Amino acid sequence: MITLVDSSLRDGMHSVRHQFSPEHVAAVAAGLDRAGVDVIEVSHGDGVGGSSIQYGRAAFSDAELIEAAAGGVARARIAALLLPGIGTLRRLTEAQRLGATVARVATHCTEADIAEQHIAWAAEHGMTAVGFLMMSHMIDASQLADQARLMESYGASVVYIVDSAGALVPRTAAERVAALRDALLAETAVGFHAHNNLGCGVGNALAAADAGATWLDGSLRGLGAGAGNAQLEVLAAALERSGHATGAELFPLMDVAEEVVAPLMPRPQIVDRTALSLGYAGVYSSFLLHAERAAAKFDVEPRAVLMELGRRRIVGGQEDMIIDAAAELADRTAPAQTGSSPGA
Ligand SMILES: C[C@H](O)CC(=O)C(=O)O
Ligand SMILES: [Mn+2]
Repeated sequence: MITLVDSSLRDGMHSVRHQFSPEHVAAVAAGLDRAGVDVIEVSHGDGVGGSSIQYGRAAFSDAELIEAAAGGVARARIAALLLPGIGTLRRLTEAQRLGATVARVATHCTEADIAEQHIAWAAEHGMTAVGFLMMSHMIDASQLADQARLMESYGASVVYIVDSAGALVPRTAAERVAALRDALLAETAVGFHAHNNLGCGVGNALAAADAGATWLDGSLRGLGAGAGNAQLEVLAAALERSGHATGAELFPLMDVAEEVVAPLMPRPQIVDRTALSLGYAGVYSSFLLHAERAAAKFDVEPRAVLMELGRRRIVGGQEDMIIDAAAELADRTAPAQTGSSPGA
């Protein structure tokens, strides 16, 4: 049985510049709950405590949003994302008090060790503790398995491969899931979080399920960073057709996608040339809007900025380097200065 996790109200926050209101959250969460989705993730796009100049200011606090989601559901579990260093244990305690029962603790894929305190706290305090290994395309399957084992040793009962850049394809996604499945205890679940930048979001999630992942993320209408996540209602239908039960009801899921989420989307969630460049260059999906802004400011191509970020292997938390890369590209393409003024 697959545990379906909806990220529209967290990853989708990147696409709406963290502007969802408690009313939006309550309406989407109620629709997901009616459709039988197991877990609903809610917070700023960069997790609890993410609202800042660096990551984008949210219109409402994580507390208001989590409370609204918890108030809107009868059976779904509410999840909060936390990136150690951005969010703190105080934020996680608050999320739990307001109704979150699943803690998703996210680190860069080589830095599982910074999640020890947060995963252990969540497990000790009765939450489902989930480890979330971001930018998982950057290391190979056996290195990922080592990092996943660390998260398991801290108390995670689920460990995710997170394709933050949407840079994986079905084969490389499945290889990584299989490596975790082999390395972890049988009672530890493996999860997969897709982005659609190479057009492989749903395909990668299906390949992950076939390789043994039992926690799968998606977003209604795909609403998420970059070209978005695996489109949840499509994923639910495709999983069912490929023999993986989810417990979700397809028509109510389609209805909340079409009637509640679609009208809230600022632009269609498509693989345009900038989003495709994210996947191709292996760049963090949430850099999309930052890179577009920096490119406009320095009058350079967003694609060139993304390729430069990929070359520099910039990761989450280094958002200021996006501006640096755009400024440097502008310098490189500016006409050479002679150093003397005309007529001097
Ligand atoms: C903080 C990131 O947006 C987490 C995530 O969804 C990803 O890495 O992908
Ligand atoms: Mn994501």
